Amino acid sequence: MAGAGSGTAAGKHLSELGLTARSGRDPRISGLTVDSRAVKDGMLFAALPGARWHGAEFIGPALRMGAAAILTDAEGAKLAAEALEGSSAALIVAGDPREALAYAAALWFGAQPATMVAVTGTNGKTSVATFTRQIWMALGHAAINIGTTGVEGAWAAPSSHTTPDPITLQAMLAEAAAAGVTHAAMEASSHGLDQRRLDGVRLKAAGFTNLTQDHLDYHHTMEAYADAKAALFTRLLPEDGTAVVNLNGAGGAEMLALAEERGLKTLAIGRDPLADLRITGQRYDATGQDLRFDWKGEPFQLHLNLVGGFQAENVLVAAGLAIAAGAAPRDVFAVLPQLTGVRGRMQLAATRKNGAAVYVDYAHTPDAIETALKALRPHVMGRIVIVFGAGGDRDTTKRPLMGAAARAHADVLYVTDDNPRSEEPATIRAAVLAACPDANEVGDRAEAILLGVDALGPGDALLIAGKGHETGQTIQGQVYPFDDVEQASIAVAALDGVI
Ligand SMILES: CC(=O)N[C@H]1[C@@H](OP(=O)(O)OP(=O)(O)OC[C@H]2O[C@@H](n3ccc(=O)[nH]c3=O)[C@H](O)[C@@H]2O)O[C@H](CO)[C@@H](O)[C@@H]1O[C@H](C)C(=O)N[C@@H](C)C(=O)N[C@H](CCC(=O)O)C(=O)O
Ligand SMILES: Nc1ncnc2c1ncn2[C@@H]1O[C@H](COP(=O)(O)OP(=O)(O)OP(=O)(O)O)[C@@H](O)[C@H]1O
Ligand SMILES: N[C@H](CCC[C@H](N)C(=O)O)C(=O)O
Ligand SMILES: [Mg+2]
Repeated sequence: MAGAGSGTAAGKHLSELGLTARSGRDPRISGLTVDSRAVKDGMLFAALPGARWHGAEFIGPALRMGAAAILTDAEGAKLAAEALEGSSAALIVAGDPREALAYAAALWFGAQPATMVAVTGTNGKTSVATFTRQIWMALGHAAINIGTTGVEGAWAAPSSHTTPDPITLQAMLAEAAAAGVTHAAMEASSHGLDQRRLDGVRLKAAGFTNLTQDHLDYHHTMEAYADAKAALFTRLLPEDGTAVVNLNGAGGAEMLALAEERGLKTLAIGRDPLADLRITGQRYDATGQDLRFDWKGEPFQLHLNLVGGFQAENVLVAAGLAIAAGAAPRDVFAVLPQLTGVRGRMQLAATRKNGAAVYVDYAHTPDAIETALKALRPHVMGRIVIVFGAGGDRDTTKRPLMGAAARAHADVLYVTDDNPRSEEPATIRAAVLAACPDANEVGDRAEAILLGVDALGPGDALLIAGKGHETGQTIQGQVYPFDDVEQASIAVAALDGVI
């Protein structure tokens, strides 16, 4: 959603949105938008500096469409000086217009679910947000999770981003609150944090899973990527909020130290003896695992219907968030055995007649590939086959690292395509293959899956990595229907003669 004008017919004055115009004028505006093409009479147009251009380039068209106020930065005001000359629109020049917009959007829409938490980290955000929502629902609350898989739970809506832009996000939160939702767990992507998309959200607690390489196309350095993630604890979480940190995850100790430095309450998860929720044992079976942990020294043991050792960390971060947001620890632990896996995360998609299992997983970073393959090992007697690829128009430096992770932890490799987007697919595959030259190269993903399934003997397992819940393959701006889970079933049916 690029614009917002509905629901508040009378509009709001700039001053009610925390905005002050240079002229001191305080018009009543009819809505907010970041897209000049969505401007309607009386709206505020936020002209933001973007990756491709500065939104101020579009101030002229926005004024012609009837914008009553322009929010931008000093550079934007300079860029649009000519267009603004003689205009009666109010001009707000903010040091950080994205921050100003996030707070204005929160004030525009008003309501948010009373209990909100956010989770960041390279891998595991969707899993933790979904588990947190499941815990809350099992405890009888009207709860949602917001992220890569859209808005799910007591109220549902699609979403094009993991962390939606502030106007879309605040509109969602207000609608969910109006529908009776009291609890929300959201994913804080590094792009979202950097662009201040969730700055207007009132958080009770924030979670951290891990920090490993991804998105260097956007952040350029791991330091800048880490800083973007740290902002959830150093900027967004209020003073009385709780930081829930997975000490087992890379970067966890540093994140906990930052939270402690700020004097926040903390809840640590991990094998470390100092952890509040301390994992003391895990035993794997075909469909899940037994988990033993201590809560502030008191032992608990339960069964999780989730494959993969790392899922126990995600579950405990979710439990920590629920506790930090007010739930009684014993009540939370009692419902953990009810948790169900997130679609496309270590999902058992099909089983061959010979017993070999086919899993679909969303691993699309070097660490996730390593984690997912290592997690499968204790469940597999024979060889592990992997079908994977790297996305186009994304961090190019992660490609050989993904190849190396697959080579180190799988026995048979098929390198295929995963959303080449605007790039030449063969170039992406070559970058992956540079680190696993013995892998089979099969560009067509359906064919790669068929070959991967065909390679399975008794006791083997196949991991189809990278697309998880996705339902499309994006090639040159076109989205072609594609579903790994469906393709796995088709391949098994074709090879084993069952429909
Ligand atoms: C790099 C990035 O995050 N870009 C997002 C950003 O675009 P931008 O501000 O850079 O836009 P731009 O194209 O340079 O345009 C600048 C400004 O001019 C405006 N404009 C542009 C054209 C026009 O005619 N009129 C006009 O007003 C635009 O609305 C924009 O405000 O703001 C846009 C509007 O909110 C987003 O749609 C866009 O997401 C792009 C499509 C994207 O792919 N983002 C991905 C990388 C992303 O955010 N991913 C993360 C998570 C990934 C993960 O963790 O795995 C996510 O949270 O989803
Ligand atoms: N705690 C974890 N540690 C390491 N890897 C993990 C962890 N949790 C999940 N993964 C891996 O990352 C993949 C993606 O998981 P999930 O969707 O929960 O992460 P995400 O952070 O939401 O990803 P995205 O940034 O794309 O939204 C999983 O399919 C799994 O392979
Ligand atoms: N949120 C991630 C998803 C990547 C999923 C993978 N299938 C790919 O296309 O690289 C991104 O936009 O980088
Ligand atoms: Mg996600």
